[in-house]
Amino acid sequence: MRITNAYCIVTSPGRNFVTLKIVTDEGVYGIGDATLNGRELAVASYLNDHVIPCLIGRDPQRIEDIWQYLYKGAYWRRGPVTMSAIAAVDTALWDIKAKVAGLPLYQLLGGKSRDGVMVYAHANGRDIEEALDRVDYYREKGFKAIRVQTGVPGLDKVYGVQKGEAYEPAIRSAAPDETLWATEPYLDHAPRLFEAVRDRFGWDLHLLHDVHHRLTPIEAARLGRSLEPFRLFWMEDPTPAENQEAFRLIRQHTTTPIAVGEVFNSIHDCRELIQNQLIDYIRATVVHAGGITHLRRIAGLAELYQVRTGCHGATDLSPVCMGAALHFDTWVPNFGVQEYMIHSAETDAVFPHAYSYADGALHPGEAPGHGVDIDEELAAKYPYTPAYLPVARLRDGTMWNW
Ligand SMILES: O=C(O)[C@@H](O)[C@@H](O)[C@H](O)[C@H](O)CO
Ligand SMILES: [Mg+2]
Repeated sequence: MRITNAYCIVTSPGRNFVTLKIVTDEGVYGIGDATLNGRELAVASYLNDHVIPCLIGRDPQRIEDIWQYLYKGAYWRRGPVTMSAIAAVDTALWDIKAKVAGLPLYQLLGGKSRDGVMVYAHANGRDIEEALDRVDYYREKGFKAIRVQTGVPGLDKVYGVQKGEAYEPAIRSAAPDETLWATEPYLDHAPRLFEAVRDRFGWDLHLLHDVHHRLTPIEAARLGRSLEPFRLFWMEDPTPAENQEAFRLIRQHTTTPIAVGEVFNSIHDCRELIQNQLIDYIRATVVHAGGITHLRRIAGLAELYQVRTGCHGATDLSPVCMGAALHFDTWVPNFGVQEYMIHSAETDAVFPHAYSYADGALHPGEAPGHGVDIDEELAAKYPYTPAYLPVARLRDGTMWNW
């Protein structure tokens, strides 16, 4: 079996996505997600200019060898652009292998470890009342786990809050939107939010919260402690994680479980966090962490330390990534939860998929491969449009973490 053709499809059905398609001499093809929010064309160029020419003629069944070839062969290791490109190739190759076998991908990974993949929804509101309404909305839809975010008094726009059905932080424009951040009102407000959620909905729901890297370690420690009475499932990205040791400080002060990893792209980004048991959930996912092949390695390390998975699943991770992630989630022994930010109808139409939602869980479906396809004709109707995540500054103008 040989790879005869490979190409990137860049499309924008509501938001930008990059998809790699690998075609073989036997007519079987596979697809992989290569979307890196706000830096989409960098990955497309990395694939088109540097990876695809090296793939033509190779045996697509040699997934591990191709992974090692792209990782070691670039000489320049790791990094989001490289690892997203490798992930796209890896995902497409697993798709091909499973299609050749005539099996859903989870069967090749080791079969089902569970009947469904518990997912969490993202409920948000400009204030506590609005957020409570959204929690109720997702509860009615059967979600067992809900992440709750609100506006912060005195701040105009903050991460995670937007009017309307789906949350979509990337804004179509030539440069990022500028927003304002202040830590003190947030630290006061967050416990009030969770007190209100528990008062209204009781203790049956798993509640999550995304700090989105906006606190220093000691501030995160204070937040974790103030949220303890409301028994969160997790506090996400409490502080930037380039310095893994920083999490020790948070850990020393609070029993609120900690989740991190949506911006990680390799096992080395979380090795100390896992080995020192500084976190409870690792949130790396297929597209940004080197594909199924590398994510399996991260999960294997995490399993040794009782750290569970919680794959990132925002709207910028395409349905192709979601499909692959659901096969991984169905198999992985140390599964925790899967994020599920619902894609727009336009996105779903471009990416027909076998996965489905029922009663708080997603199911990958039984289609051979990862079960997600791309309608190229429809995709061509949505040309790429530059879009960026916002940036944040403190009140005095200092650049902060969004
Ligand atoms: O947990 C999450 O879903 C977030 O942190 C994302 O919305 C994140 O901001 C985006 O995926 C960035 O591309
Ligand atoms: Mg997050």
